Amino acid sequence: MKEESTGLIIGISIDSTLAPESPVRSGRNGMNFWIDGFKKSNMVSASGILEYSYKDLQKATYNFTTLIGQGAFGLVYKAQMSTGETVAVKVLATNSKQGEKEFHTEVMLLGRLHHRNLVNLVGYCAEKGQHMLVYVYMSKGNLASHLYSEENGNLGWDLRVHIALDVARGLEYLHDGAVPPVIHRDIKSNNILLDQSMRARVADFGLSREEMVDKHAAIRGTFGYLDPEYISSGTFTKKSDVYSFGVLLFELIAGRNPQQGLMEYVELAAMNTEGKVGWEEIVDSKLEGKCDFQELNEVAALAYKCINRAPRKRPSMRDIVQVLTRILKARHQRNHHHKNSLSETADEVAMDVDEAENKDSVTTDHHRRDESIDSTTDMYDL
Ligand SMILES: Nc1ncnc2c1ncn2[C@@H]1O[C@H](COP(=O)(O)OP(=O)(O)OP(=O)(O)O)[C@@H](O)[C@H]1O
Repeated sequence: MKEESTGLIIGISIDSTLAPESPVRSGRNGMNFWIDGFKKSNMVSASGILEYSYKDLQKATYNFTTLIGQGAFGLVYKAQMSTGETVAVKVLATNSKQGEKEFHTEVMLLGRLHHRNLVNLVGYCAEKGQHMLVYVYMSKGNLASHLYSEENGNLGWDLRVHIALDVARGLEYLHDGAVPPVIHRDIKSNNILLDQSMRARVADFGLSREEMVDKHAAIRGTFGYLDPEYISSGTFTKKSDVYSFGVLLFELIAGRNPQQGLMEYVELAAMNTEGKVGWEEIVDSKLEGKCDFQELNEVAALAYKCINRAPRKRPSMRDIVQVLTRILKARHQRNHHHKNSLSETADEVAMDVDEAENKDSVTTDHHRRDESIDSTTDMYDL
């Protein structure tokens, strides 16, 4: 990693919710331990992070030929381990000035963070002058590729709200669950990865640091997502992550890249909406006619609060999780209610038919009854 060692003593993660893809399982006392046939040459550290050998990773990546991505910190490869498990290996750029000790400290810091909505670190390798980080593999890639590439198909509105809640939960854990708290510092659609069932996790803690350690670092982050307050004051806080999350919400709504004028577009729309209703005009054209406007306005109103110029007026990640949960619960209830009312309608139709049958001759009316039943069955499928 590029950053300097923080020299902190490692704590044990307080949330050990682990992914099915992860090779570690949570132990009874909150410590993690390894299961199932990992190689004896691989060492387990106190926080449950596995030390992989260079040879194993070289083999698992077919001599580093399985490239899946590239970021500011280096190249990312897909690796098929001999245990049958698939992981992602990030090979850190060799121009990093970080020494062995600092790298180990960094790994321990990252390794204690475990949550179902984080791309958890599962291992590392420090051999042959190389530093590598091994992560849970996210088979559906990053969110940006789904929002902007035609070949990945369309991300529906319902899924976009679920993704927003997943990300919010990951961030809430970093801000309020991790001890000491962690600020991500680079929330963007490239850093949101999706698993096989399209559940989202927050990735890339390369820029994350404990709040107390790194309050006044040089400006970093990604243009388009950066909190203007951070740019002017140089101080990055949890509320700066909230700002970036607000931008991400607008990106989900509008399907526009924040690095290509998304926020100007949002500010223009906000003049008409006063931040509350009427956000339909910015909706992603791929969602037109397929999106619940009430939900859209609620999510956009939340996003608008997140990007408030005054950090203290922005909600906390905990508040955000609550709002998004409420929106999804209301959706669930509406769907449930809709289904129930459809089945009531179906019952009423059936009763009407019964009554009609009683009046009419049974033999002549069979055909009509079948039609009625078929049409009510269709209603269930709506
Ligand atoms: N755990 C993973 N599973 C699957 N793909 C991954 C994983 N980690 C990274 N990738 C892929 O590699 C790409 C590059 O990741 P990386 O985190 O190095 O950089 P980035 O987040 O895109 O950019 P930056 O480092 O500038 O923030 C990701 O966008 C993603 O497509």
